[in-house]
Amino acid sequence: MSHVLTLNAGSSSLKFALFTAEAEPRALATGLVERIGTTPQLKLKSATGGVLAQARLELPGGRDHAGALKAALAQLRHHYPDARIDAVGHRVVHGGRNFAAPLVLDDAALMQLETLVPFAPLHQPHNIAGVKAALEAFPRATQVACFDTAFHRHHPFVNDTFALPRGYYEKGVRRYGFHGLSYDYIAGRLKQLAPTLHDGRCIVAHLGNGASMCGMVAGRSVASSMGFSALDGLPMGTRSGQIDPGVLLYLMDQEGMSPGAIAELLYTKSGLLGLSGLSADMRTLLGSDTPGAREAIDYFTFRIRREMGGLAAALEGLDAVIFTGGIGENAAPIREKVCAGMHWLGIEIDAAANAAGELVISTPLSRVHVMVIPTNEELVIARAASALAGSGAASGATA
Ligand SMILES: Nc1ncnc2c1ncn2[C@@H]1O[C@H](COP(=O)(O)OP(=O)(O)O)[C@@H](O)[C@H]1O
Ligand SMILES: CC(=O)OP(=O)(O)O
Ligand SMILES: [Mg+2]
Repeated sequence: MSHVLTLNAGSSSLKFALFTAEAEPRALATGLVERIGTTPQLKLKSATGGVLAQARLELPGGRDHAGALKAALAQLRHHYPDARIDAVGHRVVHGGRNFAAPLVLDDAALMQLETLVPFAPLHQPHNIAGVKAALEAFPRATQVACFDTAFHRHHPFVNDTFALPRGYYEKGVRRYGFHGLSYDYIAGRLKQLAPTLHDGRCIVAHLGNGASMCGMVAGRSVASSMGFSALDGLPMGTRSGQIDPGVLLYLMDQEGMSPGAIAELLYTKSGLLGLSGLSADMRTLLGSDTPGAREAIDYFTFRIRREMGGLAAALEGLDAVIFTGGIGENAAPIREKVCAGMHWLGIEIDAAANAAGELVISTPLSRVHVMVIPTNEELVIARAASALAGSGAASGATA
């Protein structure tokens, strides 16, 4: 039987999953290699959640992304010896101006992705490394790139531009928006669960390690809290979110910081970690009673409310709010704090339904429906890879 492998290569992690290759792919297994570069650790789970493998990777060469992929494939081969990988689907963070749909990767397309490295220097090189490692492991499989930016490529001009001289827009300095695979999944799921809401005006809050919000009309993105880079908008685990550009000028001028040092500050030392001085992990912050943890949570939830007001204005109204991502799906106190300040917008949540993480957490009288929908970026990638590989597209290779 034909299978699809999905890869989501982050800066220090590799998420992977094995699916059946069909119109609606079925997940067989999902896995994660964490702490690549330092002390890599692999975990593989079956679709029903059973742990199939968990190991520290000690192999020589196992410490980079290629080594991580080799270790992941060895585990898949062991547990699914008959899997035939005909397609590999990759999450690629940046598709630039032109890629608004999934793309079959050949040498020329890969070169185009390389030209986008300057737009996402901390994400794109790892995505490309994942593609190269997969090309080596599966030279005959169809390799498909699925872009985080693609879902947002149809924004109106006012949500696509900055107020800079026009030449910068032409050079690609635009508000791209990210987390599009997650938003695409949520839009599809909403269509199944609540078609009337899907056809209306919705705000989706993707709250994970990276966090952003998207305003949609009839399942299409109209505005995103993320802009040119994955730094803008909400504060995140270690990223600052929206910041006055004057602060960056000050840091360069007065503190002599280099672009590299500023990038490190904004991407890895800020956000929940920087504000709390404790942790980037929401579970740790919710379990702590330090003032830093409380203020970090206050800032996080305040910025979500501000963004919600802004997106509601961009949508000219609001029918539904959907929470997703690790925090959005699991952290009831965060959802409660966000919604508590939004009565004026017609949001009223049911405390018991919220605590239980039910699908609908708003009261029957709430004008705006509030829902919790688990995201599935991997499934969106698997669908695209499966469709583009087609029935007999590739001769296949055993896992
Ligand atoms: N039960 C929970 N309660 C509160 N926060 C949670 C819970 N489970 C996961 N999280 C938070 O979700 C975040 C990770 O989200 P996730 O979407 O998995 O991240 P990534 O962007 O790496 O995919 C972390 O801040 C983590 O603490
Ligand atoms: C684009 C982005 O922020 O991705 P992630 O949430 O995986 O870091
Ligand atoms: Mg994520």
